[in-house]
Amino acid sequence: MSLTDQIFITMCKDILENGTSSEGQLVRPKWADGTMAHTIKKFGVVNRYDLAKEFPILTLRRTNFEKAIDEVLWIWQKKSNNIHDLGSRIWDNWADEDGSIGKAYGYQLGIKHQYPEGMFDQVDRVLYDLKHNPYSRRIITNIYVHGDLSEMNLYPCAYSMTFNVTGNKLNGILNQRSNDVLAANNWNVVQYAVLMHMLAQVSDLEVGELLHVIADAHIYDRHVKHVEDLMNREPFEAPIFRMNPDIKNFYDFKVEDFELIDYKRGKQIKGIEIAI
Ligand SMILES: Nc1nc(=O)c2c([nH]1)NC[C@@H]1CN(c3ccc(C(=O)N[C@@H](CCC(=O)O)C(=O)O)cc3)CN21
Ligand SMILES: O=c1ccn([C@H]2C[C@H](O)[C@@H](COP(=O)(O)O)O2)c(=O)[nH]1
Repeated sequence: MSLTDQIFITMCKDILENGTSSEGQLVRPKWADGTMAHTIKKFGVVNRYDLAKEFPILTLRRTNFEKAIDEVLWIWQKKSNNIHDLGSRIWDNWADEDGSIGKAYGYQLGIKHQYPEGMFDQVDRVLYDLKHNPYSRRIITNIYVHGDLSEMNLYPCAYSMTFNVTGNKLNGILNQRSNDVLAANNWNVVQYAVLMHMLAQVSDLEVGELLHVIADAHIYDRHVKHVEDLMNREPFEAPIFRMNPDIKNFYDFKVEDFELIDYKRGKQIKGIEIAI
């Protein structure tokens, strides 16, 4: 079985057996029918993926690799906050009539800031540092900007990356304040694993580890039965990840430049509801 499936099953078991339920508390998210969307959660989940060993995609069910990559490119490469630039409908519920999700995600990564070397946005600053000061301990992005929260339709969940080069390996820490384990845990891991592969390739580095630090890792009440189904499945070996080796400019990557060879996985679960 893949290490990623093991990590996922261990995390879900821990949440279901040792987690805390929000029943009886006032919670923000709702189901589409207006019912409060309660969760069972664990505080402080840390998962470690060695990207040099395995591409961390779940085999228990399919993670939509193409749509996940499309979203991470929307945020990190297009630096867009408009759903019209996104190839899926996953953000429709949080967009306004013009398609904007407010000053979140891509908007924040695209804002230019003054540094001693000149003006950079957060992504270009990372690219610059990985080339010019790879051993810096200051290579961090952060999109949880308090001054702009009032203009975000949903506060950023995966809000910060810390990059750290050790030898010739690029490691990263993804900080996430809140994670919907069924819908987006592996989705977010796949996205940031791909981002690490992209950044390593254009910076002449090898991929190392991705640490996923989650403050509130939760399973929604209407997802428990699906998670139990997944935990009882037989996982497969991880697929092989391939990326177009000719691309040396971060902004040239397209969804088609990434592929999975031999992605075996369990059957998809139909009709997963998303709390709004
Ligand atoms: N409650 C909640 N959970 C989330 O994961 C989430 C939000 N809200 N709000 C904003 C974004 C939108 N994200 C989403 C939304 C939907 C899917 C989703 O429908 N996933 C399907 C697969 C999609 C497909 O194959 O097309 C799934 O089966 O998990 C994934 C991420 C992540 N975020
Ligand atoms: O990339 C993402 C975006 C969103 N989520 C989930 C985590 C929560 O279930 C909701 C957001 O609700 P809050 O009340 O603002 O925490 O969206 C995710 O897992 N990954």
